[in-house]
Amino acid sequence: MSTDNPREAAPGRPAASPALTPPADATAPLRHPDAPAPGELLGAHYGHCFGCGEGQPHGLHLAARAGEGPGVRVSAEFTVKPAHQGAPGLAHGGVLATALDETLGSLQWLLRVIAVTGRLETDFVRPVPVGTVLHLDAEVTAVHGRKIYSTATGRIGGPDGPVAVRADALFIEVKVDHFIDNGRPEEIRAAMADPDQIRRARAFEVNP
Ligand SMILES: CCCCC/C=C\C/C=C\C/C=C\C/C=C\CCCC(=O)SCCNC(=O)CCNC(=O)[C@H](O)C(C)(C)COP(=O)(O)OP(=O)(O)OC[C@H]1O[C@@H](n2cnc3c(N)ncnc32)[C@H](O)[C@@H]1OP(=O)(O)O
Repeated sequence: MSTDNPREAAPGRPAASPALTPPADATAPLRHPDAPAPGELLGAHYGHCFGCGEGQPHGLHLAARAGEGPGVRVSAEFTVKPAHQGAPGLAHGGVLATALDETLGSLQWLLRVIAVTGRLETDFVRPVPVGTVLHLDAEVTAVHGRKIYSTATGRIGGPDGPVAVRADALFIEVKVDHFIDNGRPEEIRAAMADPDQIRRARAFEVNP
C-alpha cells in the first residue's frame, strides 16, 4: 500500500468542507481489541448489499481486508465490470463513489460500531476503464462523539498506482434500530430470521 498522504498527492485540491474537518477536540480512532486481524478478509456485512454482497449479480462484490500497520485502515479491490459503465468503456462515477463509500463503511468492522454515511465528498481524478481493478484504501482519521471522520483513495494499475478517485467522509454512529425502524419490513424480517446476519450485525456492536 502506498504511504503517501492523499491530500499531499493532490496539489491544488480544495480542502474538505468544514463538515468533514474534525473539531480540535476530536480523538484518534481506536482499533477495537476484538477487531479482525491485519490482513483478514472482512466478508460482506449483508448478503444483498450492492457494495459487498454476494447475492447481487451486478453489485460491486467488493472484498475488503483489515489493514496492516497502525491506525484503523482497510484495503479493498473492486473490478469494474461492463454493468458498471457510465460512458462507453468507462466506470460510472456514482459506482466509483459507491466503491469508496463501501470501503469507508467497512472500517466499522475495526471500530466495532455501526454507522451510516452522513456525507461523502468525492474527487474523480482519472477515468477508470472497464476491466480495471481499483485498489482502494480507507482510514479513519478522527472520532468525535458519534461522528467518524475518514478518507479513502482508489488507485489504478496496482496498490501503488496513481490515484483515480478519492473521498472524504463523515459517518454517524447509529444503533441497529436504525435499520429495524427504517428498512422495508420484508427484508428486515428476513435479516432478523437469519442467524448469520444477526452474528454479522453483532460483530459491529460493542454493546449489542
Ligand atoms: C437486523 C438487521 C441488521 C441489518 C444491519 C446489518 C449490518 C449492518 C451493520 C453495519 C453496516 C456496516 C457496514 C456498512 C458498510 C458500507 C455501507 C455504506 C454506508 C452507507 O451507504 S449508509 C446509507 C446512506 N446513509 C444513510 O442512509 C443515512 C441517512 N441519514 C440518517 O439516517 C441521519 O441523518 C443520520 C443517522 C446520519 C443522522 O441523524 P441523527 O438524528 O441520528 O443525528 P443528528 O442529526 O443529531 O447528527 C449527529 C451529528 O452528526 C452531524 N451530522 C449528521 N448528518 C450530517 C451530515 N450529513 N453532514 C454533516 N454533519 C452531519 C450533526 O450535525 C450532529 O453533529 P453534532 O453532534 O456536532 O451536533
